[in-house]
Amino acid sequence: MSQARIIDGKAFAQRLRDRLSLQVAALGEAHGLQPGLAVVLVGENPASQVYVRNKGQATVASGMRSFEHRLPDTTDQRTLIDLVERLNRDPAVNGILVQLPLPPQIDPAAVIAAIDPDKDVDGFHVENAGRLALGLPGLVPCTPLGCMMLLNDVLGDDLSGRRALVLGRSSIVGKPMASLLLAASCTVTTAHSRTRDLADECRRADILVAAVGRPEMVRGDWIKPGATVIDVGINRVPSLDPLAASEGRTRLVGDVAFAEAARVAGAITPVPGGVGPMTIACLLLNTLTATCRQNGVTVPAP
Ligand SMILES: Nc1nc2c(c(=O)[nH]1)N[C@@H](CN(C=O)c1ccc(C(=O)N[C@@H](CCC(=O)O)C(=O)O)cc1)CN2
Ligand SMILES: [Mg+2]
Repeated sequence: MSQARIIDGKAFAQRLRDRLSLQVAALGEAHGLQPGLAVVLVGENPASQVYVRNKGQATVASGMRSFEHRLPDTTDQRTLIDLVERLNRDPAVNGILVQLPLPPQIDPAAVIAAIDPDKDVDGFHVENAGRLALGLPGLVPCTPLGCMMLLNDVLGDDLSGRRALVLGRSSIVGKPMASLLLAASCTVTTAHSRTRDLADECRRADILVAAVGRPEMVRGDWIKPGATVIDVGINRVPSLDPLAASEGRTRLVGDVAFAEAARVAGAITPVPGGVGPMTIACLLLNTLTATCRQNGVTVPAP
């Protein structure tokens, strides 16, 4: 039985970050500009703390300026929006990101709406979401952008006519992913918790993007032989070793049962080391893009 090509998102992301570092240096030399990214974290969610730290380190490593703002768990919405509005006005800040999830007293939609769309490097603002839906230039959410880059690397630039199934309809991944695949002339289906005959829908897909947040939900026999599988899920489940599990140790799995799927797929992203690292690399890409656009400088090709 053949084994799928494992898509090394970590290595791809590192190569992208290396290219971006060169482009950041060139932007400094040619135009005296240094991109700045502000990351705002509210509360002490352990996973969010890791992601925010990684984003700050990646930003500095690329030659950009990093501004970290950590606010207590009890922060109210007005205080957070005041900070966002200050960052909107700060000329040293080209990109603004508010780490999600936010504590329950804060409405994420209200906070995202307060971000200047030109600095919205997460691509979550309605203006950027609308631009993507209409096929207009804007800032594209980092995870779907990273998934598209991996797909183009595996399958080439022409995805036209391929059947793509996106499992999940979140505003952060599922919906923008479907828009990007449609813009690439795929035949796109969006499936979700209410979809009937989900396994059959998946079996028709040449490209399967799983973003439901349900550990190992997609089984090997749901996959069309030779399909390209992109697993966006990051789920912590108990360790396989019962003793370790009893001590609370966990392991990371995707939304796809990897070993089963890898026996059927043509190519597949692992978890960890697949889509996750692309999210941070694409955040840097968006920050460079935003800086160039804000200053009337041609955006370099990634
Ligand atoms: N404002 C935002 N909030 C959140 C986003 C986002 O894009 N913008 N996405 C996720 C979290 N996230 C970035 O913020 C993120 C998640 C995972 C990874 C990653 O590299 N994962 C690794 C494994 C990491 C681990 O061991 O836990 C991998 O998949 O290899 C990067 C970024 C929700 N919030
Ligand atoms: Mg504007």
